[in-house]
Amino acid sequence: MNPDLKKERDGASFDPEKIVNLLYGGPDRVKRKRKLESLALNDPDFQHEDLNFMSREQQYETQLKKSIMVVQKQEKHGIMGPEDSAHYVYNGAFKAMAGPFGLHTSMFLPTLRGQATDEQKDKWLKMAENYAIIGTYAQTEMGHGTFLRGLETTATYDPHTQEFDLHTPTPTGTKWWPGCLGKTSNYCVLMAQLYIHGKSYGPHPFMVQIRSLEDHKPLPGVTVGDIGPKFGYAGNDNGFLRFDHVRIPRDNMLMKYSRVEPDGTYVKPPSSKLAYGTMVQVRSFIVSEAAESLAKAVTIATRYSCVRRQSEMKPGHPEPQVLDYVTQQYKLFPYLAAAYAFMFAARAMVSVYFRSMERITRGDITVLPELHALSSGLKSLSSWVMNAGIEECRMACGGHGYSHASGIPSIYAEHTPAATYEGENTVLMLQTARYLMKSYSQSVQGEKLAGSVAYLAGVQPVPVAGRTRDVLDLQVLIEAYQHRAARLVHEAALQLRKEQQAGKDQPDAWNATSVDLVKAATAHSQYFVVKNFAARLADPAVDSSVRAVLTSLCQLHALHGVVNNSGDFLEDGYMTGTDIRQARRHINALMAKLRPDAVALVDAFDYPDGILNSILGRYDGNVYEHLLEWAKASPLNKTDVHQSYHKYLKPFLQANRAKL
Ligand SMILES: CCC/C=C/C(=O)SCCNC(=O)CCNC(=O)[C@H](O)C(C)(C)COP(=O)([O-])OP(=O)([O-])OC[C@H]1O[C@@H](n2cnc3c(N)ncnc32)[C@H](O)[C@@H]1OP(=O)([O-])[O-]
Ligand SMILES: Cc1cc2nc3c(=O)[nH]c(=O)nc-3n(C[C@H](O)[C@H](O)[C@H](O)COP(=O)(O)OP(=O)(O)OC[C@H]3O[C@@H](n4cnc5c(N)ncnc54)[C@H](O)[C@@H]3O)c2cc1C
Repeated sequence: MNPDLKKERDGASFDPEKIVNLLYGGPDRVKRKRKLESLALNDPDFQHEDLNFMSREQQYETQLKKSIMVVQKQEKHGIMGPEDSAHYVYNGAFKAMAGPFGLHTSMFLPTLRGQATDEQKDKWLKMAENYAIIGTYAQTEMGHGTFLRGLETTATYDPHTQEFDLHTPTPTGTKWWPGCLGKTSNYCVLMAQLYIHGKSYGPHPFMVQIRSLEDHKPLPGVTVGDIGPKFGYAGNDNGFLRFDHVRIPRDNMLMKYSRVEPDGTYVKPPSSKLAYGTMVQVRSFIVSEAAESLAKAVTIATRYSCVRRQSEMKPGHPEPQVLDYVTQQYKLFPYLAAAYAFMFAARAMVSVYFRSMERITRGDITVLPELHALSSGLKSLSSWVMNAGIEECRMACGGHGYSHASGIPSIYAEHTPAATYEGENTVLMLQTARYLMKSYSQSVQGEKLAGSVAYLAGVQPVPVAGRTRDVLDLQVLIEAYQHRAARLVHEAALQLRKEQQAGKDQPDAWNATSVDLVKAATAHSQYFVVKNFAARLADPAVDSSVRAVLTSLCQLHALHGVVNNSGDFLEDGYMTGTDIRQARRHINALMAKLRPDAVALVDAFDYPDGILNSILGRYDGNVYEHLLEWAKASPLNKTDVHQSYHKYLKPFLQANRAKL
């Protein structure tokens, strides 16, 4: 063990195991998590060359082979529920890298479970759950991802044959991006515009076979392939798909909510947005993905910052650990705090999701707008912060952060699209804003608001000038975030009205106000995260040493947000310049307080080395010797003299020498 890391661990004010238990739901679940992770990490079948050293084809093949073994081994070991699978498959076997069955489990199966009738489930679900067929979720097209209602692929009902005719009428209507589509899937859930007797009924889900179950060749009328190399996701065959008048039976429309009768009569769903249900589910879960990815990057950068020594702080003294530079703490600690904040927010989001789904399943769809607004806002906020945070962690590791040996580039490349997939972040924040505007106007009309928007009932009065407040007090901070969110919602609503009064129609007024609307929705989501973090600490079951250190983190998270967005808190005089100055001083004091606990706080995320996959973030801190070992394994180092020397460099050098 590197002595610096040992010293850090010995000096911590709390036992990280207590936080591990808090984060993962108690000792029994932690034991299970570790057992499943190590089962996957120590399985010789899952050992292979570093993916960074492989071509894209090799990565796809490796991940496909692993996906198949994972399915077989899950069955063998009796690993079933989503939590167990997350530990064994997602973190353990795949180290959170995308594999070619990813969309089958994350979207294809959930769509069958959520959108199919019982008869349809009997027909396909068992086959899909047993991997007799592999599917994906084919919605996005080359021309439209965001604007679902603009999808061009058509499903035209023919009452004579009781079939749908699937067709891609234009180049831009080509399905583009669906994961696992290019080479792996033989089925997909297709989102297509439903047409009956010439009338459009909007996007609906259809179950479509695209490849032969005999030889995997595309079925007649189907053109399908891989979209080519991407920023990351090398092991995933994101694909394209076109239909040339392909016919499927009427029963292949997923008809749990809307139906087409044999004669072409359309039966409306209770809400047309129920067809978007899988996206809401995945968005709710992305908050957790964002928190975990950020936590991994912060773990790597924090451990490395304790091992790394650089410069001379005091003349003649040993080089300090770079984490002793306060600027380094200012890069990392706010993201350490954010990772915790989003871990707790993710737990809250998942429980809101399951509670809401319970009611939706019982036929109560009144919870849908709140669920959609909350999941859209939290998905966007968490993935934005994750993106900024991972990049900050990379830079905080200096040059070595840029190497794949750090593990950070892969984390970034693999998770940065969370800001885009499942709904582009700005677009989703505007959906949250839409709900906020609606709720605000209901409140103005005297209706009582409930749930996450209850606070919009009125903007709190600005405190009298000169009032001093303790900005370290979490209740004071929660009230400040609440005030800011309510005010920004209120002002966006006024601005929207003003634009309309100035002669703009609603869509133009909305577009003109959209920067303010995104700001309001972001503030609303940040308020939720801060309030939820503080509420988690109020739980009397939390150990006092844990509460102490997490309270400092919660204060840091909230204060950092105040200082970073100081204009929002100052603009209407709610906070004063003195408050902000104090907030800055408190941040420095909190960082000094957290410094001795930094390593223990990242250890408490409980990522074993096999999952972090990082030389810089190794638990034992033995970075330098392993860096060299890792580099030696690079394919370019297989020979001392690369064959290209003989082909190109040698004649070039010889010719140049001959000229002299
Ligand atoms: C592992 C990674 C794999 C990745 C996979 C993918 O990316 S898969 C591909 C992922 N692709 C994407 O994520 C695509 C992103 N795009 C979309 O989801 C939609 O096109 C949209 C939401 C942007 C607009 O939809 P629109 O034009 O149909 O709607 P509108 O704006 O006209 O609003 C009308 C009303 O509907 C409401 N409402 C809307 N959605 C929902 C919902 N889910 N639930 C409940 N309600 C919802 C809305 O609030 C509004 O209510 P109001 O105010 O009237 O009471
Ligand atoms: C890695 C990855 C995996 C994916 N997997 C799948 C999959 O499995 N299945 C699938 O169907 N799709 C998948 N997608 C597609 C993904 O869902 C879409 O790319 C995403 O929904 C964004 O849509 P878009 O590409 O059309 O972006 P665009 O909407 O074209 O976004 C471009 C810009 O326009 C802005 N913009 C667009 N509309 C508005 C508006 N109304 N108001 C303000 N600004 C706006 C956006 O904010 C953005 O800045 C995947 C994408 C990626 C990157």
